[in-house]
Amino acid sequence: MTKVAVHFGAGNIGRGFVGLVLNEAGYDLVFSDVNAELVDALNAVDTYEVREVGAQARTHTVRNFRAVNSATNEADAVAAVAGADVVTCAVGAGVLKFIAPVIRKGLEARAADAPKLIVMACENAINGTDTLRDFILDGAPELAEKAIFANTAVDRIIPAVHADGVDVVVEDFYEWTIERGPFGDEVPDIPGAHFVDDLGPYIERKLFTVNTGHATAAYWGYALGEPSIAAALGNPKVREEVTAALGETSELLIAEYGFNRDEHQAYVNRAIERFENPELPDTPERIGRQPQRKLGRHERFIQPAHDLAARGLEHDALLRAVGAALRYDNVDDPQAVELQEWLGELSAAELTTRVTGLVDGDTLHDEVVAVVEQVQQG
Ligand SMILES: NC(=O)c1ccc[n+]([C@@H]2O[C@H](COP(=O)([O-])OP(=O)(O)OC[C@H]3O[C@@H](n4cnc5c(N)ncnc54)[C@H](O)[C@@H]3O)[C@@H](O)[C@H]2O)c1
Ligand SMILES: O=P(O)(O)OC[C@@H](O)[C@@H](O)[C@H](O)[C@H](O)CO
Repeated sequence: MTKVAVHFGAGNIGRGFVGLVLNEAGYDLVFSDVNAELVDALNAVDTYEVREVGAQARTHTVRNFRAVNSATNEADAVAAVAGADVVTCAVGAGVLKFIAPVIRKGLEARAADAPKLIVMACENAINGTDTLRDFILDGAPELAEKAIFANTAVDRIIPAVHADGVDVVVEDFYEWTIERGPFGDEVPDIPGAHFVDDLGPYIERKLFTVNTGHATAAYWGYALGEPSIAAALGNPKVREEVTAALGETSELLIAEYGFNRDEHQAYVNRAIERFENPELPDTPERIGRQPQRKLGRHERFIQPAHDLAARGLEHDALLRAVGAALRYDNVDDPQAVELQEWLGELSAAELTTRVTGLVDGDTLHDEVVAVVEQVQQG
């Protein structure tokens, strides 16, 4: 019998990574999205292409998919979830609460004797599936028996390219890491993913290297007028800041997880090479998107800076990157606009708590307040 995966969020990662990997593993796909234009565009074609760029580039064709608009046709999305083998999502961590009710209704409608539904969030967030699970099971804990919830880490740089309709341009690298524990003896057959006993080191290494370095390049690159992430890495000041920030997170990751220093440095170098890929049309605006989220407590700057401070280790470059993020005044980004308003209205301590969740007395609180004060003074 054909296996079916319902994927929420038919954006860059949905089409160019998770959907592709599941399709190549033999799954028929149902993309669930709220963007009517995108849903119609997907339903208007039989195939779409994922075009890799880079030294090992190949072009993949995705087949056997349809799309459903869960905003206007929720019943269709619910029915798809009820009958699916796997549900994945890549909608943005802040959107998990909005897709949860659809998945909850799908689980309610699912036959009692059906195999458990595998649910995996594929967001840039620590334990994103646990967050999604808590929203799904809120008020309906008995549904836990109908599902397996597994956390994952996803890594593939996919810029936003809409010019070619539903085709996607992606880097040739990808890594999808899934925790094994929730599956017991039998993990799903997804050749493009790998299963690990402990996801912690993988997700933190990824977020605090790829995403910390990326965001550092974006905010410094934006401040210095660089038009692309690749160009930003060519700017000596940006490169110095990225290298320094990743030097700091490296010390934390090595201390926390015992990574081999040379192997970890190779991972860092590889991340920087990926940012530099001149064929990836990626911008400081995409990488810097939603600065309030990126300045969150468990996100790419504050979490490692906090943990380094707690260990008495250096974290100055991360604090400078926090300053660059606070100065990100892109009028096209609603979170950046609001942040600029708050900088004018709130005290440094109020802004620090509202954005980072750090409160007076917390490690790092006073240092972030000092950075905010500096930014407010111009
Ligand atoms: N692009 C990358 O390089 C990359 C790499 C790794 C991880 N990620 C993560 O993957 C997630 C998605 O990123 P992206 O770049 O694909 O973003 P994107 O904006 O291209 O795609 C997100 C999609 O989710 C849809 N969506 C929004 N609300 C929805 C809802 N309620 N129901 C269903 N769909 C909804 C949007 O319409 C959009 O099509 C984010 O968490 C991001 O951090 C992105
Ligand atoms: O998706 P965000 O906004 O959390 O971060 C922007 C980029 O750093 C991110 O999308 C990377 O391209 C991706 O995480 C690489 O795997």
